[in-house]
This record gives sequence, structure tokens and C-alpha cells, in this order.
Amino acid sequence: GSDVLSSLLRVSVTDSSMPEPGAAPRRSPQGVPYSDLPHIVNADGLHLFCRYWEPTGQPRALVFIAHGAGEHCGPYDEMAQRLKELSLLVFAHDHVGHGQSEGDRMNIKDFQIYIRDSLQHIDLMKSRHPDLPVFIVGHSMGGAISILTACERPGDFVGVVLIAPLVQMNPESATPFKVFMAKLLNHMLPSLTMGSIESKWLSRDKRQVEAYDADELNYHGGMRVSFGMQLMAAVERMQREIPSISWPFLLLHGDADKLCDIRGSRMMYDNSPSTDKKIKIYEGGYHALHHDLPEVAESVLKELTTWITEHIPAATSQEAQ
Ligand SMILES: O=C1N[C@]2(CO1)C[C@H](C(=O)N1CCC(COc3ccc(F)cc3Cl)CC1)C2
Repeated sequence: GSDVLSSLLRVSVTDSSMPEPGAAPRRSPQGVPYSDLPHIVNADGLHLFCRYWEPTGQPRALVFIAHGAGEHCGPYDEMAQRLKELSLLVFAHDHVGHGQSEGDRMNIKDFQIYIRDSLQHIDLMKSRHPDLPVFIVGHSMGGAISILTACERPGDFVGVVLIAPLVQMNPESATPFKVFMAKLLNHMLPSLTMGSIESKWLSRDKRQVEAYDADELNYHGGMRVSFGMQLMAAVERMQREIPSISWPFLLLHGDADKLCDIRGSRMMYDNSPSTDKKIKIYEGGYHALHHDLPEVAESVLKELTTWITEHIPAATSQEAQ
């Protein structure tokens, strides 16, 4: 009746991206106002928490770190400190739906959002330091984000370091039947959750596993079918892109990795036309190599910092003067 119509007409149209003056400040999932946190606002108006590790002197290069599914960029502090000590300017953010950023926990409408936001942050930092070479370091799903980001801007990165990147599905979890069921369920119950990431497979160092389980900024819930579908779509996109990868990359992968199959890294190494590529296999290494047994974690940091340093272009003559 007319009363329904009149009540509908009373609905006020508010545009969320333009909060009214005096509106409550946007807060992180942990309740901290973003005005008190380093952040960027992505193309969908979501606030992404950022971290920066700035060397004291003139930085020699920019390094963007892309974290993996369900984690955040805090656990990369030690790696970032080591890079900062080499006068590199390191920056990272928590992807949408992760850590201290906004967005539905460990869910994404389209994997491309992670790549779009990474390029936004990278472009922001390049505008502040236009003459610096840019590297990306990515782990696991962050490796997939790194690969697809570098594929979108093939000339923009002097090097990409991939630590146990998600390139191929784990064959046990991606049997044709399971993939078929996931696709079927995605239409019927997309928010249905599958198993969660088993933290025992992250590292042979149980202190690291305990730290992961205790970190409240990590997502410990089950993986939504719809999120798994986005990961599968990203894997399929990488299979198509790999034959055209020509930028320099370093691959580090453990051969006891049960979360991201090492065959993906071997396939990328064997099938990419890059003339500047290196793969280092860690015998017995688990998934999060940078947090595996101390000697492995240390080797990873040395390998990564050495490779990046060697790939910083020598200053051209006029720059050197
Ligand atoms: O230190 C770290 N590493 C972390 C956590 O903390 C591991 C995590 C991370 O990114 N992945 C591990 C899990 C894997 C699951 O993959 C799938 C699952 C269902 C599906 F349908 C299709 C796929 Cl591909 C994705 C990649 C980051």
C-alpha cells in the first residue's frame, strides 16, 4: 500500500565512500582507527593496512612483499629488516580480507583484486622514488599474486623472488573428483567452508607452528569453496602465462612441501623463456621455508638478499657522477 511506498521513499541514499562529516572513523577489524595506522584505500574504498621498512640513507631499490592466504605482512618483519640493512626500501600491505585490512576474512570476489591493489601500492611507491628499480617477493598465494602482477607489467620489475609459490594445485587436494565437487558446490553453497590450512605442514620448527597458531592476525577458519575457486582460477591463469614469462626470477621451494606442490615451481622453471632464472630446492623443506628450521630460514634469507643485491642494476655512468 501507499504506506509501504512512503516508507521506501524515506530511505536516504548514502554513498559509503563519502562519509558524512563527523561520521565515525573507519576502524580496522581489530578496532583501531585507520587514521592511526599506515594505510592505503583501494579502488573499492577498502582500507589496507601497510608496513614500511625505510633505510636511513638513500635507498637503492624498492621491494614489495606479497604475503599468502590467511596470514598478513607482519611475519615478514625479519626478512624486511635484513633487506633494509642493505639500503633497500621494503613495503607491504595486508591483502583485502587479511590481518588489519578491511574485507571479508580470507574471501575475495575476484583474485584480480589482490593484483590491482598490489599495483596501486607499487605505483604509489614508484611515484615517490621514480628512479629506483623494483623487486617483488612473494610467498605461497603471495607468489601467485607476484607472478600475475609481474605478468601484467613485464618491464616494471628487475626481479621476482618466489618462496614456495602457489603455481599448481596439490594433486591430492585437486583430484578431478574434488575439483568437480568444488565447482558444483560453488554454485550451490559458495560460502561452505572446506578444511583449514593445516599449520603442522607450514614448518618443521614447532615454535614457528605455535607462533602461527597463536597469531590472532592470521585467519584460522575453514577455507570457503568460493575462495578455493578463486585460487584454482589463479592457478589456471598462471599455466597460460608461464610460457611468456621473461622477467628474472628466483624460485625457492622445499621438496617436502604439502601445501603448494613443488612440481609447480619446477614447471615454471622449465617452461618460462626467462634467461635469468634460478631455482633452489631445499631437501626436506616444508612450506614456509623462511620460517622452517633455523638453518633453512637463514639460508633462505641469505639466498634472497644475495640474489636481490646482485640484480640491482649498476648505476649508469651519468648517474654515478
Ligand atoms: O606461512 C604461511 N604460509 C601460508 C600461511 O602461513 C600458507 C598460505 C597459502 O598462501 N597457501 C597454502 C594453502 C593453499 C591452498 O590451496 C588451495 C586450497 C583449495 C583449493 F580449492 C585450491 C587451492 Cl590452490 C593456498 C596457498 C600462506
